[in-house]
Amino acid sequence: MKLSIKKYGALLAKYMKNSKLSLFLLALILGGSIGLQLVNPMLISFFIDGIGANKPMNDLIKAAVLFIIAAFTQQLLAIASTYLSQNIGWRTTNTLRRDMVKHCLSLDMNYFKEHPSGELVERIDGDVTALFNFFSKLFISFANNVLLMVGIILVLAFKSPLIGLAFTLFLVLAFSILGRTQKDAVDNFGKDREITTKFYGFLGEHLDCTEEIKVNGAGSYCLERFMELLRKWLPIRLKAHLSGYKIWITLSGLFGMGDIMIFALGGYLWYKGNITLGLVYLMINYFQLLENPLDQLREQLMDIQKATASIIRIEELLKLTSSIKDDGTASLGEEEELSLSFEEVSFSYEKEIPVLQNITFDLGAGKVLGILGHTGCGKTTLARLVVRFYEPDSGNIYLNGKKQQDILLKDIRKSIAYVTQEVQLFHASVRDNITFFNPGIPDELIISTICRMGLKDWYENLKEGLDTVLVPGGGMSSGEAQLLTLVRVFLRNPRLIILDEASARLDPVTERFLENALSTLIEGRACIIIAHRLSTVQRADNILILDKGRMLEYGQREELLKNKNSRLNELLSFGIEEVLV
Ligand SMILES: Nc1ncnc2c1ncn2[C@@H]1O[C@H](COP(=O)(O)OP(=O)(O)OP(=O)(O)O)[C@@H](O)[C@H]1O
Repeated sequence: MKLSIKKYGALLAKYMKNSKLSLFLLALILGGSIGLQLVNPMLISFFIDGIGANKPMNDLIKAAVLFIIAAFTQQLLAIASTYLSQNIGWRTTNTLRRDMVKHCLSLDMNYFKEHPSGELVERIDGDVTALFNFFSKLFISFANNVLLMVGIILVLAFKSPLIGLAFTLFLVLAFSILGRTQKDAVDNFGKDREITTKFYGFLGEHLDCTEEIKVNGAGSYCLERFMELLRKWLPIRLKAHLSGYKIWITLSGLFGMGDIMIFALGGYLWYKGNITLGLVYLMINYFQLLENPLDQLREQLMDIQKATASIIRIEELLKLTSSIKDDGTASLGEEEELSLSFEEVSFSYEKEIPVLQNITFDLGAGKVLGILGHTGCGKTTLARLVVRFYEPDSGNIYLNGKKQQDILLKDIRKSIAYVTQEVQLFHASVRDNITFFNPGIPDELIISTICRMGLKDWYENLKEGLDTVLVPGGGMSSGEAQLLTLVRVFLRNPRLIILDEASARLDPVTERFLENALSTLIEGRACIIIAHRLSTVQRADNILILDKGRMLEYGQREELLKNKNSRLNELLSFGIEEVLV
């Protein structure tokens, strides 16, 4: 798994362009910190040799004071570098997270069908988090650690070439041994990330279906699959962590051996009178100082490999494009009414399995089209085509006479409201649930719309009014939730409404509220209602009956009612709710 330096550079340049000053400061601070790490032991070495050589007290006190100042400054630099690197890391990864969420939202529905929500969370958060170190200070700190090592060797080689050579040999040996141990760890951590993604995919999918799982008593089966996944995960995780542990043991072993070497060499050279006691101290101190950058470099190499895997996955995701091209330029205007036409439209989700075939109809501005048909005949699919979640395989869809592909996608989505049967509530206040977090809608308008849509009693019982927090999947009856979606739509003020009527039977009072709300809502707007109720069919101007994706009957409702042999009359005589629900 490799990436070119150019790719790393491009990513860093893109996401760090707003952090140039912070990066520059961080590089300075880390450089300063390296200098101090090298200087401090030299001061102590000077102090030790100074005592031995009976240097004036003044010089020794100066060295001691300098040591204290340097140590204090080092702590301040450590705080500043932590602050800066955290800041850079969070800012850049948050920008990347935002870009990924934005990109995912632009993808077509097929993508969401194929990727469970948990997997997306892991992609957007897990992979991006793995890049935190990469962005925060990886390359600067990497360069600094190399510099620190080179600095140590140069200072020692200057004082004694033999000691410089011994340190260099030790580092070469350490890197080659660690490199081998590391490879194992990277492979094992890669496998661990893969199964982690799978686990979160599983979790997200099953949490979404908690109600169905409980109702159908499938809890134990799901738990068994959950345990199976955990059982697979355990050895992989253990292996990954053991290989991390192996690196730690190797490193400790290397430094244990190194310590022996340094003590022996230092003792021998001092005994022979080749070096001073201060230099022996410097050797020992520098050797201990090496452990940190060596360990950090090892970790950083591993971080680069982990980051590489994440960058590749992120790139793959960002490369995906929506099959729905948003390159239209025509506008739908702000005020015009909206009309819709289907012209010989055919569509299939999967090749060779047609879902809609040759659908043709017109929906004039301000008119209501009722769509009827058995389950699975393609009603929802037709609605999805209107809002351009999918593209027809053949035929054309027109809005106000303009081809759908030529119109700006944002205009389509703004002008059309699609109310599905499933009411989704956010864990948020009533206000946010209604406005979709748009702070520009005044409370008075929200409250008056709530009352207008028949939810006055419900609203008056809310303890904290619009600030009351709703919980997804609870706190509202299905009738109330449906009315709430109508409030949402009314406030959006769309020009075409598609309403997939809930097939669940509502009590007569709620049904009457819903009827009234609907009348208010659709007044003056074009409307497609996937009808499940007789009362809805009665308000339609035109009726389209689908059967296995084909048009079984289409025409003006009144004309169809006059025709005794029409399919509509047949449906009505059986009772539409009985036939379609
Ligand atoms: N995302 C999808 N991918 C593949 N096939 C799909 C998808 N959505 C629906 N289908 C299939 O397309 C056909 C039409 O489904 P659609 O949901 O449009 O029917 P419907 O008339 O709305 O049904 P219902 O009244 O039950 O909601 C069905 O055979 C269904 O299995």
